[in-house]
Amino acid sequence: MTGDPHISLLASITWLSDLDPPPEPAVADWLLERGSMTRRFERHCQRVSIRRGREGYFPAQALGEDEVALLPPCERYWLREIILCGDDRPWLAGRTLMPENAMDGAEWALTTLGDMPLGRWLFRDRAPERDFIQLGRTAGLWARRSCLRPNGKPLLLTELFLPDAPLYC
Ligand SMILES: C=C(O[C@@H]1C=C(C(=O)O)C=C[C@H]1O)C(=O)O
Repeated sequence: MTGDPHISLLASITWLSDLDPPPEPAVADWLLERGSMTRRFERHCQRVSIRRGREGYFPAQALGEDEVALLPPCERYWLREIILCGDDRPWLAGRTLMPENAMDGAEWALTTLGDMPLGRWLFRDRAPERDFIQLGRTAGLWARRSCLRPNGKPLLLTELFLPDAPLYC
């Protein structure tokens, strides 16, 4: 399990409102990407890989109130935290939450992804619906979160772009 300190930053993101100044266009182009971030990263490196953090079912009380509020109520949620790397450089901290009661079909595959990037599963057919993209900041870094709907099931994805990410180049 990765001990990357950037994963803990996922809990300290300040989410922006429409009153906050927008990012510059080149950064916004990355943050508002509606396709697979894994595939976009692959255009900037030879190999994308995953360093896995926590994975498992957690009760709502163990998660952020604001993120649980973005999903349908449920006793437990599947949590996956990772570092997505480009040529072994940490580029993104990712956190996925899905209500356990939504994982009754193909979504069960989420629990067996292992070292495969989530995007390979999420974007295996057509791009899943994406309800919104909210931008955020922490420690001078950009973040975003979206509620995606693979097969109509709700999944909350939070992505923090780390200092080496091509977004900042
Ligand atoms: C959702 C995608 O998958 C990426 C991979 C993740 C994972 O393996 O947990 C999490 C965040 C994403 O940046 C994507 O490629 O868009």
